[in-house]
Amino acid sequence: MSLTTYVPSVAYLGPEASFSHVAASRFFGKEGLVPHPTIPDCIEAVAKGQVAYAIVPLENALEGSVPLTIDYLFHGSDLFMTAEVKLPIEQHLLVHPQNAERVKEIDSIQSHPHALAQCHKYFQYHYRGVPLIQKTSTAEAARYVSEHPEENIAAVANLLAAKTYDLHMAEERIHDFHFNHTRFVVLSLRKEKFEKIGRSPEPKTTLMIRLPEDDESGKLHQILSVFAWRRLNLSKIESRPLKTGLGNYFFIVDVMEDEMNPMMQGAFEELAALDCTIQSFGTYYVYDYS
Ligand SMILES: O=C(O)C(=O)C[C@]1(C(=O)O)C=C[C@@H](O)C=C1
Repeated sequence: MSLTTYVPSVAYLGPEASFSHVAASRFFGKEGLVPHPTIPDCIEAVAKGQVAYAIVPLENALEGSVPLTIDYLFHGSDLFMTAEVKLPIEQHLLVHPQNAERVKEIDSIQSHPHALAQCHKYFQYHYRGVPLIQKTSTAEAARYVSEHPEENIAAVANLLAAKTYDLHMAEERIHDFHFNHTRFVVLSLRKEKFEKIGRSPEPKTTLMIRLPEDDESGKLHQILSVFAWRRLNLSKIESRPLKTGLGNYFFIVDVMEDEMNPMMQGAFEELAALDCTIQSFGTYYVYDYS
């Protein structure tokens, strides 16, 4: 599928100027983007066919997986991943221009929980004890600050949010570690993948693997060897709670190969023979906007 032929409707975590919005416009262009208040709303919109795609954050380099995305995507959705968008993330401390001189006395700092967590050390050293308030997105925090000049509060958000909501840049680049990236995935009801453009690397396939109930010792080792002896390169393996009881997990596995490759098909058969349940979220390419 090519992006040059038509303009699809795409749900993203809004409002305007969130990181999800930046990721969506880098990948799809500025047309057809539809803001939604939460990540579950984005996933629901594509699942119900209200939009053609949703773009949602999946994993951050500093903070790990985005729990809301994992919960709604891996627990009962019938969606597929059609592309991955990798975006560098820079967080800034923003205040209303009327409060620019009172930055040292701010009463609270607001943002998306992942964004707040990315700046934890900065807060510890510069704003110890100042309450951290969670918002649904960084842009929602920026919008709130712009609409409440009477409150001496700050938002953590990106440069586009500073411009969009006319906020004062109190401090630039407050994220604790320099290498800060987030992986976003483009979700669709159909199994498809966006054409390889630019210097995009190999295909990637995301799998959800569940072990059999009578969990014998060495099972995880057996699973890994299914991929290892076929020389199928895993770029990620993560265990997540199945939410059926303490100690029950499933694995999210990213394999750097197309699922139609005969080696992958063989791996699926062998995993099934080991009584594992496998669900594929599809094969897609990674688009790196670093
Ligand atoms: O709040 C936003 O701007 C988002 O798009 C969400 C989100 C996230 O869920 O991790 C995306 C990228 C950054 O890591 C911080 C926040």
